[in-house]
Amino acid sequence: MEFEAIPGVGQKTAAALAELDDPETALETGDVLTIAAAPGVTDGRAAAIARGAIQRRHDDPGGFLATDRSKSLYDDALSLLQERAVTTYATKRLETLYPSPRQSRINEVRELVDRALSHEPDTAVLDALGGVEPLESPSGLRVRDRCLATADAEQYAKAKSKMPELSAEVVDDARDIDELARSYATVFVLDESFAGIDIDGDVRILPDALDKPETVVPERLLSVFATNRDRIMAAAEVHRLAGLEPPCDLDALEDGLSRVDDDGTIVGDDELRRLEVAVDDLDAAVGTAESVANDYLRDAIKERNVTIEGQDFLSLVEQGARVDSLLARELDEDFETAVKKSRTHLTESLSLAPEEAELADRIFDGDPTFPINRREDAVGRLKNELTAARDRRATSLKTELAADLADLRGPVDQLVRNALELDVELAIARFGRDFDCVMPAFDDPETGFEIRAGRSPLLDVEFEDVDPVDYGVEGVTLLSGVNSGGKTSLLDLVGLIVILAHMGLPVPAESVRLQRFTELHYYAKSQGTLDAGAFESTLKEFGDLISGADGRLVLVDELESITEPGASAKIIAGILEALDTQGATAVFVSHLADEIREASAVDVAVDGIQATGLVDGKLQVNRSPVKNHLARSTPELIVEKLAGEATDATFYESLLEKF
Ligand SMILES: Nc1ncnc2c1ncn2[C@@H]1O[C@H](COP(=O)(O)OP(=O)(O)OP(=O)(O)O)[C@@H](O)[C@H]1O
Repeated sequence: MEFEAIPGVGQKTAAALAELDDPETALETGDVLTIAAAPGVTDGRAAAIARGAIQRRHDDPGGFLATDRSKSLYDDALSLLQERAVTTYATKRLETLYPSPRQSRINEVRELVDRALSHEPDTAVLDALGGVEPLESPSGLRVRDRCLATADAEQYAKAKSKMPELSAEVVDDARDIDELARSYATVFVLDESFAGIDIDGDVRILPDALDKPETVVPERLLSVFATNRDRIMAAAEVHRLAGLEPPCDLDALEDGLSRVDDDGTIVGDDELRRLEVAVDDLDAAVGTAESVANDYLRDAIKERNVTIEGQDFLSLVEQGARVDSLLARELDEDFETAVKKSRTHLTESLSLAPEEAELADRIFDGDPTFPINRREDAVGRLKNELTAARDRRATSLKTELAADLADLRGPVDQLVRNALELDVELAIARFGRDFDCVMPAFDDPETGFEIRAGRSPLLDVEFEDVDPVDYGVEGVTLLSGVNSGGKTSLLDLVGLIVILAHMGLPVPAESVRLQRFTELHYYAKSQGTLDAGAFESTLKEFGDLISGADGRLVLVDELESITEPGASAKIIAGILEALDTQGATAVFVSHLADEIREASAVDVAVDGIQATGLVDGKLQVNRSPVKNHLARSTPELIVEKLAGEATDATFYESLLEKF
């Protein structure tokens, strides 16, 4: 894939993406976290890159959100979805959903939504999702009981980079290998030329060792499982609870995971455990065995009356002969029993196998003495033997387990990915449910929009208290209405629904049909009159708008406040005329509807949000605009109310006539 063809991807980012294992799939699936793993790519940038790749795939020119207010409304829509995601992955992945004018893109997301809406969001699944994260690659793994050996400089460099977990050694001849075999439990020789050498120890001639990490460093694979155990288990749990089809046998996976500890060591093997304990406890057990023998012998000596023949006594005194010789003669039997006791203690406390017990016997082996002392050389030999047996056992178990788990490596990736994608779908499903959403229908030919019972989730009132609003517009229209009648909120609702629909998502309404718009231009109400410079640039913005592409939706909130009312009405009328000619769909909220209509050369429609009355000083409002109806203003409504109530209504009636 030509990464630089993706909008927003330069040479440097393209090079960074190329370093990923499978950048094409990551870009295709909008896998933001994998993209963010490329060097120097932040999470925020990853979402933008994924969006760029999608745009390119759908030949989408971009720029649907044409104004700041359009963009902030999109941010609001995105937040509503992201608040419903459990994992960081889903939060980021949702950022790849954006409003597009392309039907193919909208359809692509609608397929995802179809799946999403079929899910029943369940709190147990959401809880389990809390433990799912993308798999982590363990780093800094070191294996110290094996090494790689080669006489070739190139192989040596390759060994260092391909198997950083093992130390690589340069050897000249068999003697060097022999030396390595003394320090390492296993030596993997990479050169065929050493085949046939006869060396004590575990030396294996394995020219393709660097391509067999599962044999040479099974720890590499095991550490992936060990490091990610919790997230893999959580993903498996998500599959069970949500009834997802798992990509592998979950019981076999859990069995494999239970055989390796968090730090990658093998658990659950009795023989390995026995050897580990024996190595660890050897020194202490020898000490205790010594005490057992000496305690016995001490007691035996104490209870004995030893008769020394005169000759012996003389030789003891004259020749300084050691008492040991006496011991040998007088206490031979007790000495033997003491040694036997120490040997039995050692063999039993360390659960030694017969051939190990033979080595252990040599620790207390020698002429009778008191106290009885261990033979350090024999302890050393037993220790070496036990350590080598432990390492051999561990390595063979690791290799065996790695072989079992190797087949699960791919499926485990899929397992975690499925769970993370489910989180994306559940966020959409929950959004759809929380706001009683419906899938919008796209119309062809272009006929504006028609919303039935739309309810904005962005209002400052609880969603249950939001009044449903019906509103449809085809062409260019003015929206009039009482103060605080809900005009701005209605523009927000229209904007939000249009954005969500173009993202491919469900919308908060009973039904919606709309045309596929090319861009959304939403201008928020300006804060007061603009100075000459700001006024000029605003006017220029509208100038550009008029000369732009077809099929746009333009929402403008009280543009009149940018300058004095008379001039505003003329300017708005001019803009409306141009938009009408362009065939745009537009809603302009204004309190100057009459004046604008008067200034306009074309027939501009006016809709109105009506107050239905005043109750206890509060306006009662029908939030759905009445089509082709100029709404009465609040002052008009109050004058009308007074005219109806006063006993002498002449004054109020004269005021009313002026409206
Ligand atoms: N559909 C609705 N359901 C419930 N409350 C609503 C709805 N629409 C608007 N409101 C309430 O009315 C308030 C005023 O709405 P909004 O600001 O949209 O009115 P407006 O007509 O634009 O006012 P102004 O003419 O003063 O600019 C909102 O803050 C909200 O509390």
